[in-house]
This record gives sequence, structure tokens and C-alpha cells, in this order.
Amino acid sequence: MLVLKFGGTSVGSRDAIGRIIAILNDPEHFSNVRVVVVSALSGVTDGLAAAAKKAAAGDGTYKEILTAMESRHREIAEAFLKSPRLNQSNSFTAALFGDLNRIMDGVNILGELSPRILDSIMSFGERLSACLLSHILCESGVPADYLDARMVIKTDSNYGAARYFPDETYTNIRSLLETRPLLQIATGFIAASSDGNTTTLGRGGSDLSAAIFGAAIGAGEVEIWTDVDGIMTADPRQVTNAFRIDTISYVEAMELSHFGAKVLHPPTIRPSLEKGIPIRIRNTFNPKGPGTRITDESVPSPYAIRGVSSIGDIALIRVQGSGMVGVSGFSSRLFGALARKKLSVILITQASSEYSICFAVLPEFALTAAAAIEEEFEREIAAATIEHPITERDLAIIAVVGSRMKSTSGISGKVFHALGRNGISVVAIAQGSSELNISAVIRKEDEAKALNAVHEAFFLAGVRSVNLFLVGIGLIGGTLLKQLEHQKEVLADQHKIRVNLVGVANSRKMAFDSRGLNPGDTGKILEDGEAFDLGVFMERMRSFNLPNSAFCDCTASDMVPAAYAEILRSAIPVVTPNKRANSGPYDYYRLITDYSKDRGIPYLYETTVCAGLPVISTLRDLSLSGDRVRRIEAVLSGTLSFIFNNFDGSVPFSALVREAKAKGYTEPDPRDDLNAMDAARKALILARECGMPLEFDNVVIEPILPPACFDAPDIESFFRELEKADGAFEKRRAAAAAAGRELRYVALIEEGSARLALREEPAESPFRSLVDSDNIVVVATDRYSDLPLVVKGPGAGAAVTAGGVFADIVRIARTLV
Ligand SMILES: NC(=O)c1ccc[n+]([C@@H]2O[C@H](COP(=O)([O-])OP(=O)(O)OC[C@H]3O[C@@H](n4cnc5c(N)ncnc54)[C@H](O)[C@@H]3O)[C@@H](O)[C@H]2O)c1
Ligand SMILES: N[C@@H](CCO)C(=O)O
Repeated sequence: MLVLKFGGTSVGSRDAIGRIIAILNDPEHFSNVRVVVVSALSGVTDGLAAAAKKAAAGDGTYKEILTAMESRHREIAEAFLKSPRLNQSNSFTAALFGDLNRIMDGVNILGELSPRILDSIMSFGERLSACLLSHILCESGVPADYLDARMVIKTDSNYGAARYFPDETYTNIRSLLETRPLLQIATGFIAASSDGNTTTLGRGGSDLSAAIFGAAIGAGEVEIWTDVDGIMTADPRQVTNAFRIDTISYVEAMELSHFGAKVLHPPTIRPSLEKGIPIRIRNTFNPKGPGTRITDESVPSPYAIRGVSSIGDIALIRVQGSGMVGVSGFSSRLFGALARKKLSVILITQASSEYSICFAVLPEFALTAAAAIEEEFEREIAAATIEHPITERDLAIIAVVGSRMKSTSGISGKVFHALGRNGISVVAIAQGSSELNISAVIRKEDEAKALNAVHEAFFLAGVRSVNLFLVGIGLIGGTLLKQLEHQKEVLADQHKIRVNLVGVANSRKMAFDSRGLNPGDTGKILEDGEAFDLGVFMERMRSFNLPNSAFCDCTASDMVPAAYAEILRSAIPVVTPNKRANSGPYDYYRLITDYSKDRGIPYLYETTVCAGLPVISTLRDLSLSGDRVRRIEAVLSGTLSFIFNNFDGSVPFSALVREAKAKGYTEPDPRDDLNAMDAARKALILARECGMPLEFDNVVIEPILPPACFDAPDIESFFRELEKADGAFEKRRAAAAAAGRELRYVALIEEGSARLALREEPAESPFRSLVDSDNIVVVATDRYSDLPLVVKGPGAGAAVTAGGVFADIVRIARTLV
């Protein structure tokens, strides 16, 4: 046998009542339901309270409210009923509105509204809806009786929130049902005191009525029908990946609902659970859905926690001073003072030094709470042994709930890692020894970000998502987008990594979508985008406040790297192939690399040297494992490598430069390669990675081309100047070749200096083994002293560079919990 309860929204309209009829007729429910408990039609309870207040205040418009209410009930009746049932229903409705009008008129005349009369007025909502529904069900082929719960649920006279008497009530229900074999449509929320007056059961009263009926008849289950699929792992309005919890224990439901999961008010279902009757939350809009089952025992879950919840706006009040250290009775006075003001405390935390204690209240109660403390500790404050209470506002609480936490270590580590990694500062923490709930007080503006970060850490079965903001979609950025699109499914299916492209920009336009832009459509998306402005781009990126954000700079600009420090300070990791930041002023390089290390906010730039080859990470591993770099010799320019590897006299030097550009090896401006600036930047980056505090001016560069080439005003005139130098280059090559040597442009980093030179290399030189755009880095260290460590491979090109940037983005995803 089942007891079903339908809330106001489930009986609020014709469609809603149609759904109830369908539910009661489906095979799962047909002939299995013993009692249906209903609330008043949506809005009616509030309407009655408002009308009563108006009547008491002498405002005659209460009559209009009642007239509109009566019409609404009649309209619904007319939509479902034909005579003679329509007449019966309408005369019951008319009789009730007659009584209601008389009571309200009395209130109006007396100008007084007692709690007892208010309860009597409020009872009309449920009486009207339950009677109406019973008629409608009968008409639609489901025979049912109207049950006025005041006949059976007996309470004390605490009007507004009366307490029911279980034994008497259960006996009444059982005796009445023995005489009533049909389905019973019972009024929720209302009851009667022993002396026969109407009472109401307080907040969540209809849920309580359903639980009482369930307990009385020993129902197999009590179903609470509402407009959501059940209790979710988080508020779906804030956490897009939230999902329905299948089964939850009563205490867990209590904890989650305390922190904002307002699907039901758990204390109200206690009667059912005391009798071992499970409660199920179900959705009238998705009647086939299984809902959430609430039971009294803890039920196993594949996840370490059951859900994450929050209170979006609280105030934290701190009381501190030497006068409370070791003083017994201090907390009792503090909380006693708050209790006398009827203030509800949401969270308490006290350091074991006993020097301070802080607690959270709703912001509207902060002033009263602070005043209560001032009053209670007036003497201590005057004597300066206790400070004036300090109130902090604009805070939120995020709570992680689950009974499995008790037996699992590492939960709090995971929570605080997820918060810290996203730059969310924790203001206060509380965890009771029941280990059912870990609460953290955070800034209000971080609420959604914190919920998503923590939810992802626990529930997404290892799925890590990065919210990517990409600036620069030329050769490298464009190739990266293609790779992202191409790898999307493999990343998601095999590696559980999701890269969500939220923002994208080139030097003219930018576009955003927190749900994700299609990487393949960025060209079109940017055409319709807004004008690019780096400051605005950063502001937007920050204001999305998404967890696991990452910024990627695929420009060759100086302007974008200047923003890295600020981006890292916003706890957003940076990935880049752009060498400008690390080869600019040493102080800035140290600022951003130190910040990244100290705060654990990734700054990844593997592709700034030798494109996708693992050079930076290798140097870092050597240093971390205690090795010391003594000397690096390297060919660091893919462009120059390509040119000299192929410079055999068959093709002029300038033609090879054009070919390198066509192959995507050169910088956006190939003069940056040919004047060796690009190679020098990489040499400087390597030197700095080895701990040398060099500036760019300290790098000694042997020029490759005559100065006239660089006086050329644009790239085309540069190429024309270059052609003039072809003859001189050929001469130099031929002279080297005559001695069995070939030209290579090599960087040498040693003893605190970095220099680059055009060298003539013999046949056995490692630099002679290069092909195409290969780079090579030969590292001699304390450990690799006789035979140096060599990293070699393609050092330029769109695919390998974008691939390296991609790998850095994936590395960020992997650092997530
Ligand atoms: N080509 C390679 O093999 C290779 C290897 C390693 C590193 N890199 C580096 O990759 C970066 C990109 O190179 P590319 O060849 O793709 O360049 P590109 O000129 O093709 O693309 C640059 C993009 O950045 C945009 N842009 C430029 N300045 C900007 C600014 N201030 N703000 C916003 N957007 C701006 C442009 O509109 C364009 O979309 C460079 O820093 C380069 O040094 C390239
Ligand atoms: N232009 C660069 C690209 C890689 O940084 C080169 O030729 O090496």
C-alpha cells in the first residue's frame, strides 16, 4: 500500500490535475494507493494569509481575493466535471466560501486575527483542493472519498505549528480507514486540537500529513510528488552536471536540505522513517523516473560523498579576546544570548587556542546578533578583555555531505584542494565529529565556482574539464583548435578529459560562451563576435568565475604576456608557446614563475623552446632530482636548422628562407628567425631555467645576415635584400664544404653566459645529424658528464607546436583532483 502526496504546484492547474489522474491510473499505482494527501492549489495558502491580514487591517479588498479564489476552484471543476457531480462540487465549494467569508467578515469587524482563527482560515485551502480532487477522480473512473484530516490527526493547541499526538492519531486513522474501503483524498497540513479547534502543522505540513498517514497504515512507501526528479547531488541551477541521487539516508537528506537543497523539509517525514517506511521524492513531470528514495539507514554509494550544497548569503561574526581563554561557561553565555533573541546559528567554529570563536547567521540577523553580544559581554568589552564583535558579510557556506565520509580519508583534502586550486579562499571551516558534513565559509561571489569545482572533484568519475580561454588563432592557435576538435571524443572517452572552449579571440574580435564554443566554428563565431580588447577579455574571463579555467596565449605579442601575472593572480593557469614573457625582463620572468610555483597555479610554456620536444620539462626533472646542468649546446631555431640542413648549394639561401616560411617554421615575421632573435630568446629561456639570472642584452648573438636586410621596411623588401646576400652566403658555404664542414647556428650556454654563433661543424658533430627543422639540445650535467643527454626532433611547425600546447592544457587537466 502506498501513500502519495501532491504539493501545491501538482494541483495548481488543469494540466497538473491531469497528470495526477494519469499517475493514479498507471499500473504502478492503480489499486496500490490507499491515501492521497494534497496541499491547497498553488498560491491559495499565501492568498488566504494575505486576505486575512487585509481583513484584520480593515482593508475590504480581501473580498476580491476570495472571489477570485472561488472562481479558480469553479473553473477547474468545470474543466473536469459534468453534472450531477459538478453541482455537488460547486455547492461544497460555495458552502466553504460562505463559511470563509463569514469568518473573514468577523476578522474585519473585530480588527483582530488570532493564531487560532488564522489556522481556521488557512484550513480552507486544503479542504477545497482535496474535495475538488476527490470529485474529479471519481468522474475520471478512480472512485475516491474526500477525507478531512481534522477528523483523525489530533494535535496540541500550538496554532501555526501544532504537534500531533501519534498514538491517538494512528488509531483514529486506522479505525476510519476500516470503514472506508475506497481511495482516500486527504487534506494535508491541517489537523484538529483535542478540543476540536482547527490547527495547522507548520512548515512542510503536508509532507508531515503524508508521513503520518504512511506511519499509521504501515505503508510500503510514501511518495512525495513534486516538480523535480528527486534530491540532486547539487543545485542544478548552479551546477550543470548535478544529477539525481538514487538513495539517501534520512540524516544525509537533513544535512543537504539544511544547506539549501529545498526539495523537502526532512523533519516532517520523521514519522514514516521511525516506522521504517521509506519516502520517495518523485517528479509529476517525469512520472516514470525513479526519484530519490530516503531511508532511515545508511545506504551504500559509489561516491565518497552524497552531495554538495550551499547557503548563498551569510554573515560571520567573530568574538575574540584573552578574556575567553580557558574560561568555562563562555560559549554558554554567548549562545544563550543569541538564543534569547531567537537567532538561529548556522555554523560555529572555534580554534583550539580558545582565543576566538566565530559563528554564521543569516545576514539579516547579523546586527541583532552583534548587539546581543555587546549587551551580554558589556563588562568584558569595557575592560577590553573581549573585543567588540567583528562582522564579515558577503560570505557563503558550501557543505559537503555524506555518511561514507566517516570511513574514508582524504575527503577534506579533496575538498580543499578543489577550492585552493581554483583560487577560492576559505574564511572558516567546520566539521562535526559525526563526519557527516564538512562546511567551508567562502566569499559569496565564489559560491557557484566552489560548488562546481567540488562537485566535479567527487562526482565526475575522474572526468576533468578545463574551461579554456584562447587568445591568438593564427597558425598555432588555429592548428590547436583543429586538434582539440579532432581529439575531443578520444579525450573524453579514453582519458576522461573535457576541454570546454569558453572564450576565443584574435587581434580583432572575441567571442564567449560558458556552455562551450565549437572549436571548428571559431572563424564564423568571431566574424559575429565583439571587438577585441585584452582588458575586457580578461574581465570577462574572470567574471565567468568558472572552476578549472585556463588561459592560452598563442600570439607572438608582447602585450598579452604582460597580463600573465594578473591572470595567475586570479588563480587561472596560463599555457603558452609565446616566448616573450620568459625572454623579457628577468624580474617579470621571476615574478610569474615564482608565483606559479608558490601558489600551485600552473604556468606552462614547454613549446617556447624546441616546440613540442620535452626540453623544459627535462631540465626541470634534472634539477628536481638534484642534478646540475654544466653546459648546453643546442640548435634552437627550426627555421635556421631547416635552412642550414638543406643548404647544399643546389638552392639559393633566400629560397630556403621562403620555403621555411611556407612550411610554417618561421615566426609570423621571419626576420625574427633570421636575425637570430628567436633562437636567442630560447637560449635565454634555457639559461634562466638553469638558474642564470640573465637579461636579453646579456645574450651574445653573432649576426647571420648583413644589417641592410633588417633595414628593409617590410617582409617583401626583406626578401629582396636577402637575395642580394645569396652570393656571399654561397661563398661561405663552399669554403666550409671544402674543409668537410657545414654551417650550423648553435647556442652555447655555459658558466653563466649564453652565446649564439654560426659555426662550421665537422662530420662527426651531433649538429650534422639534423634533418628538416630538427632542433637538438645537448645537455652535460653532473650525472650526464661523459655522455651528455640529448633531446632531438622537429623543433618548429604548426602540428608539433600546437600538439605541445595541447599537451600542456591536458597537463593542467591532470593536476585537477
Ligand atoms: N611556428 C612555430 O613552429 C612555433 C613554435 C613554437 C612557438 N611558436 C609561437 O607561437 C606563437 C604563435 O605563432 P603563430 O605562427 O601562430 O602566429 P600567427 O601570427 O599566425 O598568429 C597569431 C595570432 O595572434 C593574434 N594576435 C596577435 N597579437 C595579438 C594581441 N595583441 N592580442 C590578441 N591577439 C593577437 C593574431 O590575430 C593571430 O590570430 C608565437 O608566439 C610563436 O613564437 C611558434
Ligand atoms: N620560428 C621558430 C618556431 C619555433 O619556436 C623556429 O623557427 O624555431
